[in-house]
Amino acid sequence: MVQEKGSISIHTENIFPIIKKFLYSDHEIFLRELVSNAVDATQKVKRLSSLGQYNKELGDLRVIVSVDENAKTITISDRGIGMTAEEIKKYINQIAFSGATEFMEKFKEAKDANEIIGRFGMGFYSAFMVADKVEIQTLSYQEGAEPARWICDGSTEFEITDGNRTERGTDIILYINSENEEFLEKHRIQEILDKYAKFLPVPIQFGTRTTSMPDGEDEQGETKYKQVEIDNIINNPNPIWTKQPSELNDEDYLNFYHELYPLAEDPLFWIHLNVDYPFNLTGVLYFPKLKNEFEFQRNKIKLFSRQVFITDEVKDIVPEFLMLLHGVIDSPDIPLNVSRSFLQADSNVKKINSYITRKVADKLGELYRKDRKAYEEKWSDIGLFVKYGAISEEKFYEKAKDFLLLTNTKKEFYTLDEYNEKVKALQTDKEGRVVYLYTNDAEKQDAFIQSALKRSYDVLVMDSPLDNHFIQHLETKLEKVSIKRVDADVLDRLIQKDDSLSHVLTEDESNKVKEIFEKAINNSNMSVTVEGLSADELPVTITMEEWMRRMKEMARMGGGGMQFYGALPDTYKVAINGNHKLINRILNAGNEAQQTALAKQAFDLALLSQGMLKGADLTAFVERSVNMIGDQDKA
Ligand SMILES: Nc1ncnc2c1ncn2[C@@H]1O[C@H](COP(=O)(O)OP(=O)(O)OP(=O)(O)O)[C@@H](O)[C@H]1O
Repeated sequence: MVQEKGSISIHTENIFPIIKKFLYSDHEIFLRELVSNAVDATQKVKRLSSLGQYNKELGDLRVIVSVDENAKTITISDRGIGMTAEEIKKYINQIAFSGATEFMEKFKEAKDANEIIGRFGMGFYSAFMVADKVEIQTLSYQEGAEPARWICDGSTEFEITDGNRTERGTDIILYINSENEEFLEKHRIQEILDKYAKFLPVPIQFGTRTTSMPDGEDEQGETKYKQVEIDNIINNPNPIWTKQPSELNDEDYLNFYHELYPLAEDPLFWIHLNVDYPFNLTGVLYFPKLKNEFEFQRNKIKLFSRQVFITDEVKDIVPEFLMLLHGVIDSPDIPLNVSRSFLQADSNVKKINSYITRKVADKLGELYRKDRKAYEEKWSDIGLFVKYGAISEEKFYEKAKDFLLLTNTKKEFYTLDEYNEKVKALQTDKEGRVVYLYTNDAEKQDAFIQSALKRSYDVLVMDSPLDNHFIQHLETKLEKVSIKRVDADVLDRLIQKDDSLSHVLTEDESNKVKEIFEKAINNSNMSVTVEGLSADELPVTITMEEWMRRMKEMARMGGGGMQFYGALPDTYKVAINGNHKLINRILNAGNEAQQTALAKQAFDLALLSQGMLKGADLTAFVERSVNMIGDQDKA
């Protein structure tokens, strides 16, 4: 008997075609919404029971999702609080659509279903994205409640009649329409449940699955197995982030990590987040082994809201540099269905942001203080992360500067303060600036490194893709410090202690040397100078000026506004050591041809030591060297 017919109270003709048409991209979230509602209803009855307001047996509280391929229905059943006919009218007919007018205005701007559905409190109605007809069979937990049935065919007309449910709870039955039959396939439903329901707090069952169980022993005494059908429970209702850190051990954290990322290597360490004031946030963030592939590791943090998976795009919720971390965060206080700019301005999101940053910095600081040796061993993995954080987040740098490590060619580790202390006596220039020398390629720059070490200077290793930016950042932060690549100039200029570097040549001789080399090199991008370097420095040194090189490197990495520098040709400085005895020999060589040949040879040697001598030039050099040795034999 039809008890009541009515019209869903919205002012608009028909909202469902709009839901179907505009929200097609995210159809699958109907299941997230309906299963979440079922879980909410279940949690509510549990709460009422624990408060003594419901005294009957709770029974088996699992939520059951089932598919009937013949009837073309999907049913979501729960044993939650259920609804009376009155409540259906209130919650389904009116409340859920209270935002409908606004919805009609806004749907045009919305980019995806997520944005609309949550914002307008229409989780239930997302069912109409995939179903032509939706039926509710429900029995309220309340004493003396009658079962009720609601049915709606996707128009604004609905019907409420007596229902047939005999147990407390609700069935939502979706009559799937022809365009959405993919959702009648079991693997598709399994996939959606795996995505959104994996950690819901109430067991979710979807059919059964086969598994093998031990079944006695065979004649050889080996364990036998048999195939059995067991309930297919989708979720782990008590994931570790819902527990207290004191209840958990390392293995629990590692197991959970592998549950999330089955193929990943063990993480380095993790942080358990747990706050309830001024916002509610729980979660576990893991530090993965990063190496240099950090670009590929993003989007590994999963965002949940009360254990319902929402998204793995947390870009606007966690600080950029923390995107390298893995794990989960769960917060009901993050507004989920708003635009990016709104999200970034949201005060909870800002607080969450700085909370996570602080926790991460504290954890790193603690690891550093507790066991510096172990921290140093992990530096190759965490260093990248710490540097990235230091560059991108001022607050993080403020904390990180105490545990940010620099490493040198001898593989020693220093904090910023320690390093300054270590080098300042020898490496302060005449302006009073402490010059830090670094290499980004110890093999290639070995000749320069060795000359620096010979003078008891220290050389840092800065060879990660991020180091260019990190160096710039350090220079702005550290007072009276310059950071220069060890091959950016001759040492006496990199750390210039006197005004003039004098050499033994007369002005005429010096000009002559310059002329010989210019002719031998014959390349307008190489500018030759004669310098007074110490006699044991190399006779010829080729360098690219620090600043220009950095600009070019940044242009290569795609730095904004740097393209101009990228387009310039590579220009080098060729420093001839006026105090080296080879230069004297060149000056005194018999004729011009010999002078040029010797100069060319010295220049090629310099190119060679920097890995710049290649192809035909290299072949010619080898040939010339062989001939020269032969000539010496003759002599
Ligand atoms: N399975 C259910 N059992 C009991 N009540 C339900 C069930 N599903 C929906 N309801 C009731 O209908 C209301 C409307 O549901 P709907 O999903 O549209 O919105 P919501 O859950 O309140 O908000 P949102 O989905 O946007 O978070 C719910 O608040 C709840 O009172």
